[in-house]
Amino acid sequence: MQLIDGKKTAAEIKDEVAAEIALLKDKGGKVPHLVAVLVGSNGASITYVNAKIEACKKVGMHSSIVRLNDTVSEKELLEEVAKLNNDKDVDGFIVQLPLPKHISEKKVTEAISPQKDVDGFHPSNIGKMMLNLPTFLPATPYGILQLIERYNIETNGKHCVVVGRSAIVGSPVANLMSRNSYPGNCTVTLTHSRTVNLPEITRTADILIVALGKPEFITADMVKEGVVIFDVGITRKADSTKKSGYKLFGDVKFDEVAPKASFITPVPGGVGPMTIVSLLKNTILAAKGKMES
Ligand SMILES: Nc1nc(=O)c2c([nH]1)NC[C@@H]1CN(c3ccc(C(=O)N[C@@H](CCC(=O)O)C(=O)O)cc3)C=[N+]21
Repeated sequence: MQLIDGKKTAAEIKDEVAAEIALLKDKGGKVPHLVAVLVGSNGASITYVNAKIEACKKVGMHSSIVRLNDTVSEKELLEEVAKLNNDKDVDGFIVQLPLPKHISEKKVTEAISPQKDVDGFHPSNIGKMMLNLPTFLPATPYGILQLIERYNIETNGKHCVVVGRSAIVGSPVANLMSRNSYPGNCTVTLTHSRTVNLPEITRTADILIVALGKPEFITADMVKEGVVIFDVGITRKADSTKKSGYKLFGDVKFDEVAPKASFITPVPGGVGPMTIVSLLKNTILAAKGKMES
């Protein structure tokens, strides 16, 4: 079993991104600027947004946070989005999800200019992704692809089983793994809550990507020997023995499943840190104006 060290790979990619930004500066170019919009005070959201800003600082990228109270109206948030769309100094921005219930995530996502949508969540960017046209890939799927490449994991002709059909992970990663390129060329099965006999299907997976948000859902009897596993789930549970006050759980029951896997991502330190570097990479693309058409 080999551990896929997302934290280490993310650190390596951050060094590369830092070098690219230094080069941009040398050439007298503009330093990319990423803005994160954070609504309310969800603990996990604050952690993730802070991690994104920290990563920007580390690589020499400009960043800022727009913090809004969770009582903000949908109209006010849409006005903030319009402001960022029109701000020439801002290359890319994200609106951290989830949003409070009174705000439509769909409306907000659709209001973001596709050229600044470094999350890759806008319908036109998802459409481009489906057609294999240049666009911002959604950060988590992009992070998984980068891990596959850097660990030289064979994907051609493999059976990739995706568990979970969310718009930001399961659905796009299933599409990307079926692409006619590397990483890709997989036979993909996209499973979800209505799937009958899930363990029968997951047992046939050469590559298993789990993005459900159900802690320790995948058990040893659900996988075959030699499987490659990407565990996207990340659930916090209160734990008073931890300094942070919580312990993180993936969707995979790591201790019993890992011995059967050829490669596996841990939680934390697996896919999560890669999501953040994908965002940095997308912001550089945005700053270079690569997605203008
Ligand atoms: N507009 C938007 N874009 C997102 O990309 C987005 C989002 N909303 N909402 C929530 C999810 C989740 N997400 C994570 C990012 C980093 C870690 C990460 O760095 N995790 C660390 C642990 C961090 C901790 O201590 O909690 C790790 O896995 O090692 C995890 C999850 C981005 N998301």
